[in-house]
Amino acid sequence: MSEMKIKAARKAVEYVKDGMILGLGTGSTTKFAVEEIGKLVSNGYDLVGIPTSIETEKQARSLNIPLTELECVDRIDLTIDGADEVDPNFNLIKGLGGALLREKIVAYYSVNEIIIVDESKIVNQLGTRVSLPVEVTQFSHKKTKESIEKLGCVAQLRGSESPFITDNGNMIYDCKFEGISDPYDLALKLNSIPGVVENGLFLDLASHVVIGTKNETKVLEKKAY
Ligand SMILES: O=C(CO)[C@H](O)[C@H](O)COP(=O)(O)O
Repeated sequence: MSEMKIKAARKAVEYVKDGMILGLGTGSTTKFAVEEIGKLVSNGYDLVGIPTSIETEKQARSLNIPLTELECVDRIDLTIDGADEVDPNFNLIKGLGGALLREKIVAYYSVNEIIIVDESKIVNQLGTRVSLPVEVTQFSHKKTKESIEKLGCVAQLRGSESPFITDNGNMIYDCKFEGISDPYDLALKLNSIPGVVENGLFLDLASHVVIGTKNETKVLEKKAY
């Protein structure tokens, strides 16, 4: 499995050019990409990163990758990030690693968003392999859960002994739908519930998907319409 992740990460980093501002995603696959970006920096590339989590920030600092904040730049040239599900329209579920809010903000401001996955993440319909992570405020989260469940899922608070708290001080509900037939409609409905901060549906944000398989690394590029 690691081999497939490494292959996908290395292929994505081939898109990094000297002088770029890079969004640095979060997760076990992206970790390999950040490692490769660190090597480019050691080799003299002038790169600046914007991390999507405290975990990635720590890794980037340990590799001496120069960092900045989103407010300090006009655009992000390229973001490399992982995903939990990828559908045939390049729509995604993200957030099993808990960084969905910052990841979505960074993706929104990125000219290109390359998603790196192993083949197990490819699905025909979102919501069939994993639950959908939804970040909610701590305040009145049980009420928020009730409203989320009215949309047709079972919502489970993340964290076994104590709740998982995100880098933004919020909680996450993992919402099990039996497949998501209209992700656009669901994303709108979720984000209109007070207390929902963001949902893990990443719609029309990925420009490329790099899939590591046992035998090859496939690069899919979304065509502009
Ligand atoms: O969305 C994410 C974190 O919020 C991750 O990108 C996603 O969970 C994939 O992680 P991994 O590469 O470890 O499978």
